[in-house]
Amino acid sequence: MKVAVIGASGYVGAELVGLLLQHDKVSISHLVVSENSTSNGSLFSELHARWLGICDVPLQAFSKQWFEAAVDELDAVFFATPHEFSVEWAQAFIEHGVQVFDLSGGFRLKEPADYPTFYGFAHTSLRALAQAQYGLAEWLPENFTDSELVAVPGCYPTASLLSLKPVMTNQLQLADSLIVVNGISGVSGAGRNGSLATSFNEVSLRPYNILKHRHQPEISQEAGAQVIFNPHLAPFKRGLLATVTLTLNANVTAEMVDQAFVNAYQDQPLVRIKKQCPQIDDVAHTPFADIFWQYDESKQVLVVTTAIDNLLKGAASQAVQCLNAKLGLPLGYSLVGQLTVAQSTGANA
Ligand SMILES: NC(=O)C1=CN([C@@H]2O[C@H](COP(=O)(O)OP(=O)(O)OC[C@H]3O[C@@H](n4cnc5c(N)ncnc54)[C@H](OP(=O)(O)O)[C@@H]3O)[C@@H](O)[C@H]2O)C=CC1
Ligand SMILES: CC(=O)N[C@@H](CCC(=O)OP(=O)(O)O)C(=O)O
Repeated sequence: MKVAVIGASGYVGAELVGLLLQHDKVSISHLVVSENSTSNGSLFSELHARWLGICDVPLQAFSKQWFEAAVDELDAVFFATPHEFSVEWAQAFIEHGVQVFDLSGGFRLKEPADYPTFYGFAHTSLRALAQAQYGLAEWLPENFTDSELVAVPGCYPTASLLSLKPVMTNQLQLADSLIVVNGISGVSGAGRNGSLATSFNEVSLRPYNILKHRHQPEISQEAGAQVIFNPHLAPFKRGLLATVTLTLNANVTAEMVDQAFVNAYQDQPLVRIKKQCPQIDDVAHTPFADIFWQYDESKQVLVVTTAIDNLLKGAASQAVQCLNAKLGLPLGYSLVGQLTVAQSTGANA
């Protein structure tokens, strides 16, 4: 499969390139950056030094001319770009028979009217939006392989939904009761192009975008119930943890809760059921999600915590899982047993 990665100078794009280099069914044809990128012409390994001697390939600038010259040789394209770029270009690739994996939020919400509210722009690619399929890897829809456009889930939604799905699909939640999701992300969640708010000396653990974060409608949509989502930014580079609190139906026992989670994940190699609360250091630089739940049967309160690496399970390695599903390969193909090594790029601890 010949693929291009657009956004290869960014944090997610770099992780994705690293994973695709390890994937023996994939050949990377183009590493692409924005039209006016300061990285245009630089070697991938000059920007992301851990790939020195492994991927010394020049980055190319995206343009209409680049698109016309490259599109017919591609089987798939990965967008690790701003949402607006994905919205503008996905349909054009689809029309040339190129499978699109979009790691931005451009195609995750099914309701176009939510885009102005949560993303700040009106969606202009409604045909593509209508056919996009949500790629939460362990919960793919039966017809997943039909779509030419995969909306790879957001980082907070990935951790939140892995916690919520076993509960919601087994209808264990008390109808209309409050669901609260507290998420904490490291600073690489904000991307490579720094701002004062995400500079090292400025970041202290604090909530942000309360009641208006774009992942609130995404989590609610895929959980099938409205959630309150409280994101927090924390002073570490990588990793994300979501703790979900719900009230369950009066008849739900601890055994029923255990069964729901075990049934969902016992055969999923990239979701690890823990015997104690997960922690970010155990999943950073890995494609795993670590999950743990505690249920107080007397109060019917369930608390579920999931930890992931925001750039991997929250983005790049989940995109590879989606690619594997499309190719009919096991979800963990090329991922399990070949973990990325913490080294020298800016996002690495
Ligand atoms: N960081 C995270 O934890 C996660 C991020 N995501 C999503 O993945 C995407 C990338 O995020 P991240 O890697 O953090 O962001 P970065 O800012 O680190 O990287 C963005 C990349 O997109 C490129 N780019 C910017 N504008 C354009 C354009 N107009 N045309 C083509 N390429 C463009 C940039 O190129 P250059 O700067 O060289 O011009 C860069 O390579 C975003 O949509 C983000 O929401 C998803 C899940 C988790
Ligand atoms: C810490 C931080 O800023 N995180 C980002 C979320 C990560 C991201 O890029 O969002 P997607 O998963 O939707 O692509 C934010 O809150 O906007």
